[in-house]
Amino acid sequence: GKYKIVMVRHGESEWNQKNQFCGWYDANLSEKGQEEALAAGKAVKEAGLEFDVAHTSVLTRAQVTLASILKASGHKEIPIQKTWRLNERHYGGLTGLNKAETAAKYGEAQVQIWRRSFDTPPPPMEPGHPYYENIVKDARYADGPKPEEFPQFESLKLTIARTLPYWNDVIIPQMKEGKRILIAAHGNSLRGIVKHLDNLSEDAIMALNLPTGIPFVYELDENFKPVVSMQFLGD
Ligand SMILES: CC(=O)Oc1ccccc1S(=O)(=O)Nc1cc2c(c(O)c1O)C(=O)c1ccccc1C2=O
Repeated sequence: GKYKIVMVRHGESEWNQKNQFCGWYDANLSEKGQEEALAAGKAVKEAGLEFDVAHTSVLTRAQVTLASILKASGHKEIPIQKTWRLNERHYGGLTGLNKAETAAKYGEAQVQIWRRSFDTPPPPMEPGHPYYENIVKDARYADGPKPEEFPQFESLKLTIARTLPYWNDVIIPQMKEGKRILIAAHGNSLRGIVKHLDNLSEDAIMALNLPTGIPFVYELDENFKPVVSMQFLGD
């Protein structure tokens, strides 16, 4: 196709490992996540992929995954654009809870409702939540979102709604300029891009769990419609 873009979900984080909702908490990659990032870099190198610019979230786990890929694939200094719009979904008051704590606090029935729904949000993260100050006061959000728009929770629908403007207003124009782009982001922000590109239903995108640390390629025609969808490297 006319355009080619590469995307990758960051490697496993220390909180993924403990089945804790991570969201906007800035967890690091686990050992396994670091190995996944290295493997992703090797796959990019073997595929001979080169990039002019990279995009990632303001969260360390995605930024470290990106840096590891760029290093392992022999990229010198290319511009890296960081944006909250590529952040993981904000899990609100569930942030930091694991499976047992979530079920204990809200009951299995509520968990099943949340798992299956596209626009039912989790409870908000309120002042007093263990991670409220840590997240809301973080200087990395100086460039947005504005304080009055800072999310306290997100449904998948809300996550997609704040990711797509970045795709349309920043990524598309750079592809039109001929830039070769790599995006290192999160399961739910990448779901927003994939849902948009492949015109997937709400149920289809909720059923899609992108693997961690395996880059995938889209080739798009002149109207940015996929001619190759989600081609994983190494397949
Ligand atoms: C694999 C795993 O242990 O997932 C966890 C992790 C933490 C809590 C609950 C679980 S679970 O086993 O109930 N599964 C599980 C649970 C959930 C979700 C999900 O995708 C999922 O797989 C959500 O997307 C989700 C989204 C918004 C609010 C709650 C949930 C939720 O409660």
